[in-house]
Amino acid sequence: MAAKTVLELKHVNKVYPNGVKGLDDINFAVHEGEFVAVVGLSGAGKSTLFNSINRMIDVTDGQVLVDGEDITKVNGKQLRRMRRKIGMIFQSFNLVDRTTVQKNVLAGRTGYYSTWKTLLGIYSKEDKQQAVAQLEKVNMVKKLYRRADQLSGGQKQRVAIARTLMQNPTLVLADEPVASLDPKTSKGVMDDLYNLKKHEHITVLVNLHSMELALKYADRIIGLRDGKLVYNKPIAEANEADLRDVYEHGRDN
Ligand SMILES: Nc1ncnc2c1ncn2[C@@H]1O[C@H](COP(=O)(O)OP(=O)(O)OP(=O)(O)O)[C@@H](O)[C@H]1O
Repeated sequence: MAAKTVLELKHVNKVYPNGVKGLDDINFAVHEGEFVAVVGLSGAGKSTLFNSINRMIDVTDGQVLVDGEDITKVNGKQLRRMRRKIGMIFQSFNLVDRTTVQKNVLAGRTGYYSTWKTLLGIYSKEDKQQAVAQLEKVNMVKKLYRRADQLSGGQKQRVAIARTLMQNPTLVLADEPVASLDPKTSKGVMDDLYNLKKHEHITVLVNLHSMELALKYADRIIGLRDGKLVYNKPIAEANEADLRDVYEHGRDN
């Protein structure tokens, strides 16, 4: 049986108000449980792509189908419901520094609670148990009551992964997740991200600057250049000459 399509972009264009084409007729599909690396020079359109998928920005035209539903067409409650399916991991971790690991992880459930419960920090016993279970997966349960600002970069990113798991996502978008980490810590975080695919069967799209990491972890590599999709191949077919081409002749930023 063919794997389910979790994400599909059809003729997606994003033209910024200044006329720059952030995305230029992008078409591709990602299947359940795939680990896809998105590569390209600075300015190629990687962030624009990620921001279009979770609707942080509105595309100019085209369809962005998440689990078959077009996220560009929904608003309000429906958009919140769709966003719950999409976990986000950022280069800067986006934790609340002055609060505990436990509270940061529980914040992953925010999309499931009413605003007042979130504001008061009222979480169910089940969710507290869940938080511990997710932290176990990234080997961080010992730091449950530690303040986030006392953690190293790698530990922060692991907590961010646990927070994302609380959402029960089908798709995780990791936007340069290891760009501010040293090589050894990067490997640990990449292993944790890879485990989302391996053990949780979550589809992962990761924007990477390092071609070495892309080749090591990805099932498939997508390459962008000047807002265009110029590369889309399974890792077994990836060859150095094609990949080098992705990095050549980009627009000046
Ligand atoms: N808000 C904006 N207004 C105008 N142009 C923008 C805006 N955001 C991005 N761009 C332009 O769109 C193009 C794609 O940018 P984007 O940030 O998506 O690239 P990127 O591949 O993520 O780069 P980086 O690796 O440096 O983050 C670039 O030419 C950029 O200057």
